[in-house]
Amino acid sequence: MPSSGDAAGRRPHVVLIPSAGMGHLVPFGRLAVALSSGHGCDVSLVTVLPTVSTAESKHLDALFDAFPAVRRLDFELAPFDASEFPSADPFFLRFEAMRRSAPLLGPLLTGAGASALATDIALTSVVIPVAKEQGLPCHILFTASAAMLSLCAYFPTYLDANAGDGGGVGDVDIPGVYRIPKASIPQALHDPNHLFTRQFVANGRSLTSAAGILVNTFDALEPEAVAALQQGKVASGFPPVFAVGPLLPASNQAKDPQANYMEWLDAQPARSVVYVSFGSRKAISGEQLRELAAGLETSGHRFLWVVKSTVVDRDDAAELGELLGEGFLKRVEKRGLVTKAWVDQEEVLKHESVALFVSHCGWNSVTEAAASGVPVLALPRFGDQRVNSGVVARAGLGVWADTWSWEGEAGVIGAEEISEKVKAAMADEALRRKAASLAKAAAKAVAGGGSSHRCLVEFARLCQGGTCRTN
Ligand SMILES: O=c1ccn([C@@H]2O[C@H](COP(=O)(O)OP(=O)(O)O[C@H]3O[C@H](CO)[C@@H](O)[C@H](O)[C@H]3O)[C@@H](O)[C@H]2O)c(=O)[nH]1
Repeated sequence: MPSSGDAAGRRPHVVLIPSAGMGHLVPFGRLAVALSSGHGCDVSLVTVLPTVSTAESKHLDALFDAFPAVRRLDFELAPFDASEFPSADPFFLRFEAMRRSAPLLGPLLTGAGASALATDIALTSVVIPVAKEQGLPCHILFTASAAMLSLCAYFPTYLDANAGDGGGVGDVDIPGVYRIPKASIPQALHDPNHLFTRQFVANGRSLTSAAGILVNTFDALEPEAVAALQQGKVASGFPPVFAVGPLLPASNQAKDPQANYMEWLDAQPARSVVYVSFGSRKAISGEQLRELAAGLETSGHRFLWVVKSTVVDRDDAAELGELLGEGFLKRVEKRGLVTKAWVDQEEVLKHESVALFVSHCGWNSVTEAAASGVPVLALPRFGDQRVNSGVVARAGLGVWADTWSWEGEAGVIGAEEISEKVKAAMADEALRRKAASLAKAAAKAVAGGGSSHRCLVEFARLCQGGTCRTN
């Protein structure tokens, strides 16, 4: 039941504060749409200016156009001298700019009349102190898997318990969840002094300061992790956890008018195409790119391959043909389309010609594959992606060739292995049926009365100042 306002009849005003990067912005936009339609909340989505990439600004413009109920709340960052950090990446610089601009956030929230906040785990150290000052409850939308959330919640305890044994990080057996093998733990976490590790541990500790945690997953995809988190088995003093996924595509992707991939898909037979994409960021090396090209070619299957050869707006100049190896594009032109366009991945995954998704297992891609019932061949590259690949394999959504050679995040998987795995997955009827059954479970979870829908109702109730009945 949607909340109908507080004692004075006022609707809660939830302000969402995403961090940078499409992998983070997309689920925040989807949460904004879900909460503002049918849950009795007013919702503002903070647009941090300047955006990190044109993909982000196009995405936001399309979202606010399509969903006028979602209010745009511009947050202009205070200028700062980025040359202090000559080798930092744009995401680090964005975080630093947010940190320095934090004093401006309070007045923005007061002016907007916020009654609750939800932010990204990466911004908790910036946003939670401001929320405290303002007397506002601060929630987290965790944009990765529940398995990763449980790792994040448990990791500080794990490190404390294993400190001093000198053996480094091994398998991590998360209470109530399952054992995450050493090789799946993000590479940086194996180094206790790595900046990422220090942030990850600080983020893990900050989780208990949140009023509630939303996670973009659903019971049937991650039954163990969702239950363990909701029952407080992973870490003590944990706030309520709302599994609200899969946060649905909002048909709000900015379309690239030049791109012809949908016409191309329309011309392919049903369930014949391998869709290959590694998210919104540069995720694979030139060498891996060429192995993948050769593997796709020898698999003999049709394919649509979205190549992101850019990080944010910087084009790395090399032409596709040059990147992929001599003559490749000519040889495969009758059965393969390679594009550098920003595709509408939802639309692609829903297309009847698509039979398999070769994915890096960024968490949004996993949830989109689950919602569309498209089996995944996992080719994780960095960060949380091996943990997510484990979820994919465990849930039966796809296969993860975890026996593939693993030389760390820079390791390269050879063409022959890729070709064999693609052929096997394309021929696997049982895999296809299992993926289709997960899509049904996803649809049930988000429909009225489903587990994810109920979590969203409970979250809206909490924002209303009510008590939470979920956990
Ligand atoms: O041409 C494109 C490329 C991407 N997308 C969309 O962009 C999002 C990409 O997100 P994701 O699949 O999660 O990949 P990344 O961009 O790599 O995501 C980052 O953020 C995720 C969520 O925290 C993490 O799981 C990943 O490891 C991290 O790299 C998805 O919604 C895609 O549908 C498009 O629509 N068109």
